[in-house]
Amino acid sequence: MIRTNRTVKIAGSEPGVSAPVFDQARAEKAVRELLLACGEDPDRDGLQETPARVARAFQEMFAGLYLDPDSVLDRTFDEAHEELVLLTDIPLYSTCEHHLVPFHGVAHVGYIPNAHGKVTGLSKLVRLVDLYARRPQVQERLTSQIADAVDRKLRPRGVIVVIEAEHLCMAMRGIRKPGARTTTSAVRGLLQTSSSTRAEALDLIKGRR
Ligand SMILES: Nc1nc2c(ncn2[C@@H]2O[C@H](COP(=O)(O)OP(=O)(O)OP(=O)(O)O)[C@@H](O)[C@H]2O)c(=O)[nH]1
Ligand SMILES: [Zn+2]
Repeated sequence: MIRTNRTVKIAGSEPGVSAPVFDQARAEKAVRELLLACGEDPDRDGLQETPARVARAFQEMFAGLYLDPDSVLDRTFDEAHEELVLLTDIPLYSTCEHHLVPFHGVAHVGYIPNAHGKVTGLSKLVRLVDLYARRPQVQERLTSQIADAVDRKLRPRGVIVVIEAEHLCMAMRGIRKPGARTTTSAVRGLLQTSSSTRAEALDLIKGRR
């Protein structure tokens, strides 16, 4: 049986909801073991600090595992705006959960506030993208997790998330096709049910340059 890390309760979460804790010593040991498995000498000059560096890098790249996504959109304010709010070209770096190499690109996030005009700070949408990106991911899940969090917290009339990314697991290894881009989308509410509203949002995303 694989022993997992201990967990801690996320501040403000429901009883029983917990998040994993990063184990630096265990990660360092694993990186050292990987270097040995690759036939490298982890004790040679250039590699001595590598297990500690790689462990810290993974802690940063997976920082979203230790945060509560719902707390990101906790602060909302009322603004009488019932039309689309769209953020485009949010830079995105994530980690493919199959190969643990990066996929990177841009995210576009839009929502139509509800009749109460419940809106959030623009940077909070960027923080949400960042939080979910900093986990072992597949692009489809990343896209829908962002859409679902906006839907859950803002109760908007509609949500659209589009991600365009290049997967290094298809560029630097495997099929080796640098430049191939994957586009995923997730739509909720009015942006799912109304093709004209969705088309308007997609036009704004496509025509942004
Ligand atoms: N749908 C989806 N697939 C992904 C994503 N990231 C990586 N993959 C794919 O995951 C698949 C894993 O396939 P496997 O056959 O188990 O692994 P593999 O032998 O390393 O596959 P190759 O990459 O084809 O060499 C590959 O086809 C990857 O292109 C993602 O975000 N979404
Ligand atoms: Zn991959």
